[in-house]
Amino acid sequence: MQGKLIIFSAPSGSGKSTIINYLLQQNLNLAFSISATSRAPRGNERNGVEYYFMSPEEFKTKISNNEFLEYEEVYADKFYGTLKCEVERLVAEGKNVVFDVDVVGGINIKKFYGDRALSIFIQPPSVEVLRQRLTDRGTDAPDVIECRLNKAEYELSFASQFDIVIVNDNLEDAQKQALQAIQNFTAH
Ligand SMILES: Nc1nc2c(ncn2[C@@H]2O[C@H](COP(=O)(O)OP(=O)(O)O)[C@@H](O)[C@H]2O)c(=O)[nH]1
Ligand SMILES: Nc1ncnc2c1ncn2[C@@H]1O[C@H](COP(=O)(O)OP(=O)(O)O)[C@@H](O)[C@H]1O
Repeated sequence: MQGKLIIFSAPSGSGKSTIINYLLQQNLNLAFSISATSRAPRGNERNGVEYYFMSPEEFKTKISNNEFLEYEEVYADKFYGTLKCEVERLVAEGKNVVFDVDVVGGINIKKFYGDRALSIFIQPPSVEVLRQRLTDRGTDAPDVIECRLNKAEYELSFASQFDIVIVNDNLEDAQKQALQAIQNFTAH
């Protein structure tokens, strides 16, 4: 069936993007909901691929115009949000839509769509492993990594509010679990 919503949330560095990229390559009729953000692009990120990048002012204008399904100030002055038109576009294409959102956004989208949505929490084996992965990823300055780790404990406390928790210790196992869960959910 199409028009289902699959939500992934987790502390930064838990492996959401890696798992989502794997799932997008499987034959699941999935499409990624590209969020809007006021953070700067990093590395090879391109506008309209990983995110719609915009200034904080532009973001706030869209908030006033009620263009967001949900949005959060995930880090100080760094806004992230799901545009209603983005979800509508993908559903109209007959896709199942995948979200990579923070824990509060994930819980809100699940509430909004109810049984049409599956919420998945990706849990790191430990905060120390998270620190190592963020350091090895090499995309963020040390102070940015500290800021993300400071938030991780708080985010981990939301895990039980998700439909499924997948511990991302061995990547292949985590990918298989996510694949299986989505196959089951979209089969009926
Ligand atoms: N609420 C909400 N959170 C989002 C959205 N898009 C991304 N995020 C979250 O913002 C956080 C930071 O994302 P990002 O800067 O790409 O860093 P990453 O977590 O290291 O990949 C992550 O928890 C994302 O899941 C969105 O549209 N809404
Ligand atoms: N199971 C795993 N074991 C080791 N490294 C992993 C695992 N899953 C992801 N990684 C690595 O950890 C880093 C963070 O993963 P990423 O998918 O960018 O996380 P997120 O999108 O949740 O911030 C990346 O460099 C990724 O290659």
